[in-house]
Amino acid sequence: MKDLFFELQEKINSKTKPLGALGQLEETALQVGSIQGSTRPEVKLPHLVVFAGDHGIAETGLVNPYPQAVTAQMVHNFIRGGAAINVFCRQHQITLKIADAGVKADLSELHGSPEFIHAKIAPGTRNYLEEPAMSFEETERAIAVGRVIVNNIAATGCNTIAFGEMGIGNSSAASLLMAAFLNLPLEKCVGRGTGADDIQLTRKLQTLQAVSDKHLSVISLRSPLKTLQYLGGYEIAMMVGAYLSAAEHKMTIVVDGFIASAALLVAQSLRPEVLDNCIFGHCSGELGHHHLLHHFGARPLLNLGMRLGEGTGAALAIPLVQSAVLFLNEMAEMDSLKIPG
Ligand SMILES: Cc1cc2ncn([C@H]3O[C@H](COP(=O)(O)O)[C@@H](O)[C@H]3O)c2cc1C
Ligand SMILES: O=C(O)c1cccnc1
Repeated sequence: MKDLFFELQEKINSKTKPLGALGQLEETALQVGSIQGSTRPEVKLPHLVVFAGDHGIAETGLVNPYPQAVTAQMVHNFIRGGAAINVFCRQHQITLKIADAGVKADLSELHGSPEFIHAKIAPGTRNYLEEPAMSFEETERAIAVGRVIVNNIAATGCNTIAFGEMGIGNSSAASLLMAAFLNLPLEKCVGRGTGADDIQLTRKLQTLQAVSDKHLSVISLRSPLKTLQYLGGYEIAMMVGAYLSAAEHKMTIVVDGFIASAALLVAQSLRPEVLDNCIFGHCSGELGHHHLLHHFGARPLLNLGMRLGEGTGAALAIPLVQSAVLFLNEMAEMDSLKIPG
């Protein structure tokens, strides 16, 4: 029996085009075929889940240019359909779900909305300048809930998924996780987030250095779950569970920007094979993302200087994944051409 990878490569090479001429779309077709174990892969019912959660540190204003209240305001905006991620999901017919993983506001008026998933672990994390962001039990529960959310989506027949996030202050959690998991100095991991100016960036870096120093004993334990518990957030932990479940369901996972990639670092350290299912949607403009992509050995599909989060970079890349699958299934083969001579 021929090896699937070889069969896929042969099928790609037999198409009516010069060898390799569809560039990265060819690698994408090869990867999606391998994930689905098929030479006729399909993109079925693509979904995007935005996980929202608040961060205790954001109440101090030391690391975030925008106030914490924006997280809840944006969740309302997602449900009204007015955010960037709504626009792109509508454009590309991606089903959008918004999960309240830990927003510090009463969102009960949204509970009836079909897009809304009530999954609140707690109203915001603790300030990790003072204590661990989450309890260990909360961390494990958030991961478990993330798994259930994706299990339910898999049951609809979806085989292609992306994860976004909303949480004022979460670029800080992502930077801390990156520094801890990759054993890097914070200067290489801390960027401007929503647009910190030079003074705000210096203060953000100093603040996060203090957090990192405080929790050094846990960080040096090199326990992925403990590190996540101390430095992460509810939306990040839920995304970790979502990645793990999506890979188990043999879904194609389209990875978003800096924060989504930091969550993937945690998932990777728990289950390295998750990476086989990941297609990297874009390179974010956030400092550190380039380095993270390099760590994953990833070549992102897009590089538009976007630095928004919400899953927007992944949403824009999903049509490219669809194009990869369609050329594989629909293009004619070379031997169908009547070449004279
Ligand atoms: C209006 C608005 C909409 C957003 N959508 C995503 N983010 C993004 O910015 C936040 C991370 O940046 P930081 O760590 O600097 O707070 C996250 O919520 C992220 O999704 C937004 C931020 C704002 C202000
Ligand atoms: O790349 C991201 O995910 C990102 C960058 C800046 C702010 N929020 C998200």
